Amino acid sequence: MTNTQVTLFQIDNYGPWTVTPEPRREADLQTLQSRLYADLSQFIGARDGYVFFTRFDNMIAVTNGLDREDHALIQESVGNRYPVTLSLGVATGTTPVQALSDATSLIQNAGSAQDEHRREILEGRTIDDAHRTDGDVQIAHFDVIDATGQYTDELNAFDSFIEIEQGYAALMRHMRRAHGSLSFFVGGDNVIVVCPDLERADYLEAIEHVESAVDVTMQVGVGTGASAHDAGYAAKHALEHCRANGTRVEF
Ligand SMILES: Nc1nc2c(ncn2[C@@H]2O[C@H](COP(=O)(O)OP(=O)(O)OP(=O)(O)O)[C@@H](O)[C@H]2O)c(=O)[nH]1
Repeated sequence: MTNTQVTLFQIDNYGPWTVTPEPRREADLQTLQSRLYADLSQFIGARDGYVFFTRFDNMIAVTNGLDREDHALIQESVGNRYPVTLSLGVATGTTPVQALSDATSLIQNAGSAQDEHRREILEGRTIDDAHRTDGDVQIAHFDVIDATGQYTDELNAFDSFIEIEQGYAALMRHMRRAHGSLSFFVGGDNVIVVCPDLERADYLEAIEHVESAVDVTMQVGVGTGASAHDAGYAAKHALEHCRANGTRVEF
């Protein structure tokens, strides 16, 4: 059974900061957000985790393999280098949604996202090394079949983007409702989904659902491992098998 460790990163009191003492230049906010995401991705990725930008003011990570000290170090380093601070909640669960819900509650219980007195919360538990297994994380890497021929080389860049986003929206809702999974758009035509133990039939059904809902055709490679990197890397290889074999789902 999977045992996904999920960390929620929430920028403390960010809304008020963006307009104090006056609204800040949008390009500066975009630069701050993308640099913060890049920093988290480098730190977490070097420890075999994945972080997703999500809404930027709230970023979600799969952190199997990172302990409490790792979390404290990211938090301290961001606090030293950015004009904003981060609160962190970390929890584990057999479904990613359950783990994220628990991680979120830890932060919510400590105060509002816009409470100036709630700063640098670090709450929750991580999985001991002794309890980690190769089945802890399941990752499904979806992509749109022939996005280049169907969209990129045919439509203007914005209309292509709308098609891809429609596929993402249909997939994320289905995977959330039917399977307690968390889906993240990661660029191009790619969506990475953090899943519990799912089977081939579940993935086929998801692909069929997206196709009938929004007429976007996807394929998926699935991997499991002790960390997000291990699972995600296996998923990428499986996706290459889909491309080579013309199949929709490969493990
Ligand atoms: N984040 C991420 N993006 C990728 C990855 N592979 C491809 N992409 C993005 O997806 C875009 C489309 O590439 P492909 O998916 O290979 O192209 P395609 O035309 O859909 O071809 P097939 O997937 O073989 O059907 C690229 O321009 C990249 O932006 C990946 O592993 N991770």
